[in-house]
Amino acid sequence: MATFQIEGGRKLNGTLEPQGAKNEALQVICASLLTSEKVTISNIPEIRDVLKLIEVLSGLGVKTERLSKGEYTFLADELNLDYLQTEQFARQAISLRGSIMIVGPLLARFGKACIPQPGGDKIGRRRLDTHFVGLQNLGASFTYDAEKHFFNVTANRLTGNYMLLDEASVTGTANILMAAVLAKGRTTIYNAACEPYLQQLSRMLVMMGANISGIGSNLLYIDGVEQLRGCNHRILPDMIEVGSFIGLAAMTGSEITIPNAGIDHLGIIPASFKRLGIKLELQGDDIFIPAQDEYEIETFIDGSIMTIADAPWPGLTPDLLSIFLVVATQAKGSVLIHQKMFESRLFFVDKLIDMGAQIILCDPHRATVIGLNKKFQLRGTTMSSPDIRAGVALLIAALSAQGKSKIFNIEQIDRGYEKIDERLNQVGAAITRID
Ligand SMILES: CC(=O)N[C@H]1[C@@H](OP(=O)(O)OP(=O)(O)OC[C@H]2O[C@@H](n3ccc(=O)[nH]c3=O)[C@H](O)[C@@H]2O)O[C@H](CO)[C@@H](O)[C@@H]1O
Ligand SMILES: C=C(OP(=O)(O)O)C(=O)O
Repeated sequence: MATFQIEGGRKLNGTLEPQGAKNEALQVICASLLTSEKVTISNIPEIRDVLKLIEVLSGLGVKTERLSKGEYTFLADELNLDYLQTEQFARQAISLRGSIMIVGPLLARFGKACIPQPGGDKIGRRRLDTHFVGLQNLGASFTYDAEKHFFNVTANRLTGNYMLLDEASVTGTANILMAAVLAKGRTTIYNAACEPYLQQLSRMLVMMGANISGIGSNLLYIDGVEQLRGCNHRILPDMIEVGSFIGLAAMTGSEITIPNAGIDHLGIIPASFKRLGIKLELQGDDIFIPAQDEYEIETFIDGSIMTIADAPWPGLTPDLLSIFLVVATQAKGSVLIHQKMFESRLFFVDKLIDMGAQIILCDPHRATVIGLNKKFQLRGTTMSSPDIRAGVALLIAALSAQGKSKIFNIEQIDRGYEKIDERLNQVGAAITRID
């Protein structure tokens, strides 16, 4: 288990460029399975989850070439589907949530797919009903092997259909969409997730020859085609990393510029930070965060306590709530953080309370934060990273704290943030990685 040792209390200064988006990378790399032609993808973040997914594809026989940092080609002309029956596949696929998105493309192109219950963060129940009910709606037969925890789907030829998803699942929508592009006839997906990375996936599929309309909305129409061709695709900046850097700057009172932040694709993220009183200047596609000695949380118009809550896009992404929570601990004022989507994502607040933060965990979904207004610095401590975003929230807390901290299990952070220690050290942080 690798560890970060952090010397807290330093002000940072400089430029932090966001990496390519993890969750888009996982979708579009899976989409390369839909064609026998070469697909080139750039701005791929070289993080644990993405590299593991590339290993899964290589195991399946996809010819993968790294042209330069973050730029890869994928050629899925000859696949070995027997690999799906191997122990190695089960081990690899289980280690990340994103592997679930090989199912739609494999089913559409080869008529069968299987996947073990995928892993990812331990942040609550992560059901897959939306995925498999959607694929069944396209005519697939589905079985679940409860002993091996394996999901299996088969189909001769998928057929378009109307479906109303039971929830706007991000990876579920991606899977159904990737299956529908090669189905016979028209598929209509209502209550589709429509976050920017799904819009990117849709645009990539259109470039490959798919017929999709309604992109960016929750009502997608897909007219199936016989086959798809290769394409070139560039991944957007990672909005969760952009949000993490904004939180880091505010909490440590640092002056940070985030160049090429993909501002047009951030939705209500900047406005939500502004509601915590954090100053942001949007300069072209760059975000400038000035050094701030204090930031004051707004109240609602009627004077009641602010709530920051997640919701499906264009609502606030759940992946940033841990960052909002940690930043609020040093704000002036109080806020209710309401994590509606996941049920075990707020338990890391215990560690922040140990560090001196004033937080009441009301229930697994809600925490009230009473900001310290930078009157007291948090105290450094020893902790373990429970999931990718809580891990980064704890890293931000440690960087702002007085004294030394240790964070164990930083593999969780490495899942989604590329060389975060090296990049933060370049702007003045003091983080040592101990492998
Ligand atoms: C690899 C990947 O892309 N992972 C992202 C993806 O996961 P993933 O696609 O697994 O997440 P889903 O969108 O399926 O659902 C996330 C959670 O939200 C709940 N839910 C979902 C939709 C809804 O309308 N109501 C509702 O309550 C689900 O029951 C589940 O507990 O989307 C999540 C939600 O943005 C993000 O946290 C993950 O980082
Ligand atoms: C929950 C996340 O990831 P995953 O879905 O891959 O577990 C995340 O990126 O915050």
